[in-house]
Amino acid sequence: QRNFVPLTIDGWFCKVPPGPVCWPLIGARGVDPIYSWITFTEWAKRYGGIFGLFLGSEYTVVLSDINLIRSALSKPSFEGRPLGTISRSLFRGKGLGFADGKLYREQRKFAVNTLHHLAVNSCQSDNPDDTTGLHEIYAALVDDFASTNGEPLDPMHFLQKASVLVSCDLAHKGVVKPDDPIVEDIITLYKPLFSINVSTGLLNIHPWLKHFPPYRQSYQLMQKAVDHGRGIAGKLVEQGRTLREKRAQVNQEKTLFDYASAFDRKMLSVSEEKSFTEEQLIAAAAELVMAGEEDIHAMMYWLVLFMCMYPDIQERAQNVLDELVGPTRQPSLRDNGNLDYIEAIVMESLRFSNFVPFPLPRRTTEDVQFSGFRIPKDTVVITNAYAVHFDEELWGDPNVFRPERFVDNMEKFRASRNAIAFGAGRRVCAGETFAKVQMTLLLSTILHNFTLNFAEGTNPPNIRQDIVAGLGKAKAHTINFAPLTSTQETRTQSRCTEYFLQSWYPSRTRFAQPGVDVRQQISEAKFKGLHKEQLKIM
Ligand code: HEM
Repeated sequence: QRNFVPLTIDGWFCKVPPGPVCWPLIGARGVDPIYSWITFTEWAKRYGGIFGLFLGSEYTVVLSDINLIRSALSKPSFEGRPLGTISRSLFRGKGLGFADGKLYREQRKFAVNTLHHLAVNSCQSDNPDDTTGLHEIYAALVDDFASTNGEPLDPMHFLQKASVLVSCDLAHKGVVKPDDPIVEDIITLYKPLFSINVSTGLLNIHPWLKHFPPYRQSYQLMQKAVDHGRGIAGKLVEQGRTLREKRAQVNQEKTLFDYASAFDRKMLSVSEEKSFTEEQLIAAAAELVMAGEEDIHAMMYWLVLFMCMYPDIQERAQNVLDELVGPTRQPSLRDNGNLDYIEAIVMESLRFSNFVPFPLPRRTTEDVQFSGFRIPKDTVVITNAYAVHFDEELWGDPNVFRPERFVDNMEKFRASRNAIAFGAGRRVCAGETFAKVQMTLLLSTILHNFTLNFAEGTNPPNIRQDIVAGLGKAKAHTINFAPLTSTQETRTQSRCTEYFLQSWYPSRTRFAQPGVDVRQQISEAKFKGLHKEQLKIM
């Protein structure tokens, strides 16, 4: 609190950004404990696109203007992460998202290059024998939904499973299979962590609360989750190494390439960079799986809800898939880059759901002169993405769900500099490309096989109120996943059936007898303990 008096006085003379009256230790009063982004948006109207306040004893600057946000976040002096927060103490400065200084800079460069390469590279191969295993994961998702036989369900668990699998595929390729019990472990693991709001949550504003009940228990649970997650990552790293060795022994040509193996190679190379250690590998791998699992499934849930809320948009997306993919195959990595309308739905959903009201907070690493104000070293910097994503001047009709705003006249995807769900500038989300590719393909897979609608008696979400703390998560809903059938004009055959044939039985003509319930055949085969290979020769 040593800065409280001088900064308050500087505030009166407009040397630091203006802002609300603050009190020692407590900071600003009147911040909504759940919907703090709404309070900050109101205050931005009063004090401007940049204002300052104390949150607890932490001096904080809030940016709500897109030009100021883009300009600040691209400066090296804004690239730190806050020092005293819970997240920082939980992750102990290792990994990526909450690391700082030299370790962060070395790791960031490696992470961005590797993750981009992995996301783009995996898009170039679409061979069913390919070790990426992604086609198997999409197949398992359709399998899961189809197994409900059209009964309404809360899709959360299936989406979580798919998200864990795609994230493990990125970090530890080929190691975790859809029926691996570790999938369930990971799903339950990170729940406690994502119940906190890392920008304005009480525990982050007053980290000392972690020593007192009931916060002590939540803190301990979170610490346990991080440690357990790293324990799992350690095992998966080892299993990945064993798998690669085995493949090398049988001369399998394709090397498995994933984050962990790229990191291993980096550790072996002679390098000045000292942060490439086993401990950092495990921390980073655990974080990638955590980020992937949580972010992707939570966003997929919103995507499913929006498809139920806007059936016209759902139908347009299905028509696009009919045209691009057609009824005889499933969407796959080779379609990436052509699914412009689906990508637009993903981007509009990220905006409209207020999924990330505040991208992760930053910290100034030195005294900065910015937009006419002095911002002292170690100031916490929060960007109010909600204010930007619902700014009428930027979007015209921000309260309307309209994916078309992300496509141009030629129906091609059009990025917007006002969309900042992945953050911006120097620490923009390292998994952005991967996340977009995966969400686009997972949504395409679902829409290519099912029509979604709310189950009877289920109300659509109230976007502004139904958001649960932490990431902008949606509340649970019950949804019908109706398999697309031959009764629909453009579809000659049930896509579910197509899917099963394709994934379980590549030379599918042998099974494709009209009127035969292939799903039943396959479940019977599974019941009898037959494997895919045996099915092939049946
Ligand atoms: C819906 C999906 C996702 C959203 C909306 C999202 C959003 C974000 C945001 C807002 C940040 C902070 C950026 C900043 O400080 O400016 C971030 C950081 C990060 N994200 Fe994501 N993310 C998503 C998925 C993923 C996935 C799938 C991965 C990993 C595979 C990932 C890995 C990371 C990492 C490593 C950072 C830390 C970057 C750094 O501090 O340098 N994210 N993400």
